[in-house]
Amino acid sequence: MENAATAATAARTVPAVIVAIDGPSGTGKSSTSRAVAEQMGLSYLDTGAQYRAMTWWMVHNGVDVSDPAAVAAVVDKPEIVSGTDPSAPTITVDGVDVSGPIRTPEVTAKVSAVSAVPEVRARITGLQRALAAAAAQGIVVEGRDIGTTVLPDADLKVFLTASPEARAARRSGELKGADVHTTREALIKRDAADSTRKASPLAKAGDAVEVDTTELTLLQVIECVVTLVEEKRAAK
Ligand SMILES: Nc1ncnc2c1ncn2[C@@H]1O[C@H](COP(=O)(O)OP(=O)(O)O)[C@@H](O)[C@H]1O
Ligand SMILES: Nc1ccn([C@@H]2O[C@H](COP(=O)(O)OP(=O)(O)O)[C@@H](O)[C@H]2O)c(=O)n1
Repeated sequence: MENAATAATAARTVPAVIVAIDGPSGTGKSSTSRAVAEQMGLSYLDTGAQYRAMTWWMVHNGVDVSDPAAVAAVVDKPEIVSGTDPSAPTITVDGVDVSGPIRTPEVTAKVSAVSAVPEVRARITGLQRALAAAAAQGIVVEGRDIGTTVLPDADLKVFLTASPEARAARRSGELKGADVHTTREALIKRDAADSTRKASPLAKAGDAVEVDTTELTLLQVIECVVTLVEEKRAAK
């Protein structure tokens, strides 16, 4: 009992810290954010998974994702729930585990169109802010517009970059030998769509720390972000 009470007191004395990590695909956002959250006892939210879950639901229900009005009309229907434990993140739609289906090439090819619809962004941004507000110890939230729009008052903002070649090599490694050239072209196309949309595009916040991960190992990137979070915590 005494240990539990001491731990609870210690936990209460560490100020909650909100960390926003943005950047294009394959820069290391998910791996870095998860590891930093685990090491520092923070919650973790993969916002790309939420946009993918919305897209999966649209595809599953035969919604024409190239028609923004059709997408906007049904945006409130799916119940999207994210589990924020970094050691076992979860994502469900209407109670169904969609962690596998949201990673199919079909969903990946359609997610930029769905995430460009302002009504989709408004709904998902609301979910994200509620999860961040509920995280007692703080949270690492990763995506495309976290530092600019979702959590503009975050304690720390990091913008990860890497060359298209490095990003494509990492992604095709994951997709069990998918052709690097095709993966590179698909990444560049998605970056362009995400960066040029009107509603909350992929962008570096003015006060974000930019980290080019091209020549860094994942461990080096994690270490760098942990140090930045520790500095912010110490200054609180
Ligand atoms: N600095 C790095 N060096 C080498 N591989 C990396 C690095 N960062 C991430 N990876 C690997 O690249 C892949 C994509 O990383 P991920 O974290 O999913 O990126 P993102 O969330 O930005 O799309 C993963 O397989 C991951 O292990
Ligand atoms: N905050 C966010 C996060 C993702 N997204 C959208 O969701 C898509 C998938 O994000 P993701 O993080 O899963 O992508 P990957 O890095 O896994 O390739 C992106 O290409 C964006 O279209 C967004 O619009 N805003």
